[in-house]
Amino acid sequence: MPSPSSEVHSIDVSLGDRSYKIEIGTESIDTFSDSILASLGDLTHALVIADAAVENPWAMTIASSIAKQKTPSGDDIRVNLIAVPSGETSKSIGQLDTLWQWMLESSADRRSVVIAIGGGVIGDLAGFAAATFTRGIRFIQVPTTLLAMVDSSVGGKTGINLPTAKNMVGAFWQPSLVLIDTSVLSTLPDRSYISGLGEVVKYGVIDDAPFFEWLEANAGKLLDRDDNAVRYAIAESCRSKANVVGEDERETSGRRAILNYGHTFAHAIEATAGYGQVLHGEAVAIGMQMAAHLAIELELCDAELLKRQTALLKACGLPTTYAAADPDAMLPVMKRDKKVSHGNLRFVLPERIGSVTLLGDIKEPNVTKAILACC
Ligand SMILES: NC(=O)c1ccc[n+]([C@@H]2O[C@H](COP(=O)([O-])OP(=O)(O)OC[C@H]3O[C@@H](n4cnc5c(N)ncnc54)[C@H](O)[C@@H]3O)[C@@H](O)[C@H]2O)c1
Ligand SMILES: O=C(O)C(=O)C[C@@H](O)[C@H](O)[C@H](O)COP(=O)(O)O
Ligand SMILES: [Zn+2]
Repeated sequence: MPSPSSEVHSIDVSLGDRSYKIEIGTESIDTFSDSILASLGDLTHALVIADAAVENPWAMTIASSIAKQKTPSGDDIRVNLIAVPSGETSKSIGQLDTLWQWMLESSADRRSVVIAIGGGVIGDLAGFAAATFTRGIRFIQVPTTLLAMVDSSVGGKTGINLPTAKNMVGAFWQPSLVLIDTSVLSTLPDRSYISGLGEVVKYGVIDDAPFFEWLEANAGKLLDRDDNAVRYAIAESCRSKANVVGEDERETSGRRAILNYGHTFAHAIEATAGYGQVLHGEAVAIGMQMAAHLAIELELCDAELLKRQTALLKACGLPTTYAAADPDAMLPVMKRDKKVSHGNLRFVLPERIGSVTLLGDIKEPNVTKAILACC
């Protein structure tokens, strides 16, 4: 079984001319401006879009060190910074409009570069602002939550929510670079940190049985935020996601859909509870439980998988049930899932630890039964 080490990890996301690197280190934030300049040799204008909770110190540290750098021709680099209110409700058309107006007022042009500093909310929102401003400018992801480090900063899904449909409007727009410093997690509240572990467990179930076993053995270290274990979990998750995205960038072949394990249920939970009430990673944990119940009902997998998944989620401090689950409220939302094909609900379901499959033609009573099994 692999063991974690304190090395700095660098992972390639191979997408032809849209390829980029994920750099994972610790106490590396002071070197971020050097990495940005090295990666984008022609940086002249940085548009820093930060979650209000990380404006000071993380975003200001990065913004001021970029401002001290020079362009190749010796000119100052312009830096503008905006703080976005924290929370899922900021993935909205209102916040997007605020960003577009601010970019205009900052005299942004096609050479400007967005630097998204925050969790998945900021990455998705700022990434979509970058994808759309003047029909697309470059952007860099600086994830500051565990969830964003292991998942949302990689792969180029950007977008906003509609009131009853998560991530319904957006674009595939790859970042030019992902810079991860695990020391910024020191200020992240426990509930958000644990939510990120939901997506980490997901990688073990969908793609990587040895990683699942490593998680079973090391959940305690992850809960204690042991830095070597955290960096190893981030690197394994990013490797897994980079491979899947490299094979199916725009979710056309079905391969990328495996990253959606638990999400058909999860997105319905988030939307029906009211955005931000159940955190994304919590909803994913519950959604994976519902998906495992559905798979057992359809005789795709055995009960042992559910037992191991339940034990690992609990060991990570995640919920495995949702008392307020209401199939009548959730089903209409699930019918707007992006995997729906001509009205046919499709689910990513587990076959065994390390392997899932995308299955259609599933009957509503089976879905209802799986939801009620987790109440
Ligand atoms: N694009 C993708 O591929 C993808 C993948 C997974 C999830 N997502 C999206 O990501 C979002 C969830 O992301 P999230 O869990 O990062 O939530 P988030 O962005 O809301 O951040 C969680 C909370 O932590 C605070 N915060 C962030 N960094 C901090 C830090 N270092 N110190 C102190 N506080 C900090 C934020 O203010 C917020 O209150 C959802 O909208 C989900 O749909 C997208
Ligand atoms: O990157 C992907 O592909 C994923 O599905 C990762 C998910 O964890 C993430 O929550 C994603 O935003 C969901 O995508 P959606 O297409 O169902 O909105
Ligand atoms: Zn997710």
